[in-house]
Amino acid sequence: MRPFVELTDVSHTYATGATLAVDGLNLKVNEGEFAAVVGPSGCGKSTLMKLATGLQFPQKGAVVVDGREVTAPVKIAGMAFQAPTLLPWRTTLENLMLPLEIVEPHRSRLRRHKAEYVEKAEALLESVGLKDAGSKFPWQLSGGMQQRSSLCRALIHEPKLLMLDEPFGALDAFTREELWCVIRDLHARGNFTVILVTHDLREATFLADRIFCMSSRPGRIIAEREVGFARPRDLELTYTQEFSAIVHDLRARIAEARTTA
Ligand SMILES: Nc1ncnc2c1ncn2[C@@H]1O[C@H](COP(=O)(O)OP(=O)(O)OP(=O)(O)O)[C@@H](O)[C@H]1O
Repeated sequence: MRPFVELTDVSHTYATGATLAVDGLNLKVNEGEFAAVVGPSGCGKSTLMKLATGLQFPQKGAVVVDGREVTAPVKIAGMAFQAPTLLPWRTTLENLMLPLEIVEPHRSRLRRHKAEYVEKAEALLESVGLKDAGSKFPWQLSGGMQQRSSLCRALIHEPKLLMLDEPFGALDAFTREELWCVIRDLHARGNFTVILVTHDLREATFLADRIFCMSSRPGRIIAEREVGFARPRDLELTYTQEFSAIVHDLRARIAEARTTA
């Protein structure tokens, strides 16, 4: 498997406050893999996401995505965040269409092939259990439904890389587990690499093939662990001893990272 996202000895300082956010950061995620990044609060997880998508550039080291050094915002990436950030004046379907209005080649094709794209958006909504939500406005949907829509919007332009920054953090535990299964199924059906930033160690263990633990700020990877559970994974897995053992191990590593700040 070839590396799809590779950060080599990366350091990044924000100009505001001269904050050294990450230092000596090395990370390699293979094509098609589901990777998770966990670590203490403020350790630079979101900074890692910004560096991997070309929203920030490191002062030192290299960031390579899909074989190319990142020197501009990465167009092959889709993103979803803790807040669903849907535009309230657009219907769900219109929100999904937004990336298509921006990202080429869809942008040039959209007007002439609108029906084809609408069909694709509706199929995507149906695949996440939102068959009739297309005509509704975001404020007519529950938090979980909004986050499902946000995932669909991140995937509508068929990105090769999906970046998820705490996408389920604001949801109740039950809805969150439902959404784990939604993203698990989207990843199984799709053809993309995922990097998920999360505070939830169970979430990381359930979803990921590989988990990276970061140190306290300035963040760097202090542990990397493969999660070998067979796929498709069922939520029952989360009640097994093997699963708990991984969660405990991750918790211990993060506790250690917090105390050795
Ligand atoms: N735009 C910015 N300008 C200045 N400093 C920033 C900026 N963004 C982040 N930082 C600082 O960089 C450090 C790392 O922040 P980052 O958001 O990457 O951490 P995080 O691990 O995602 O945090 P959390 O777990 O709390 O979400 C923090 O000290 C933060 O205050």
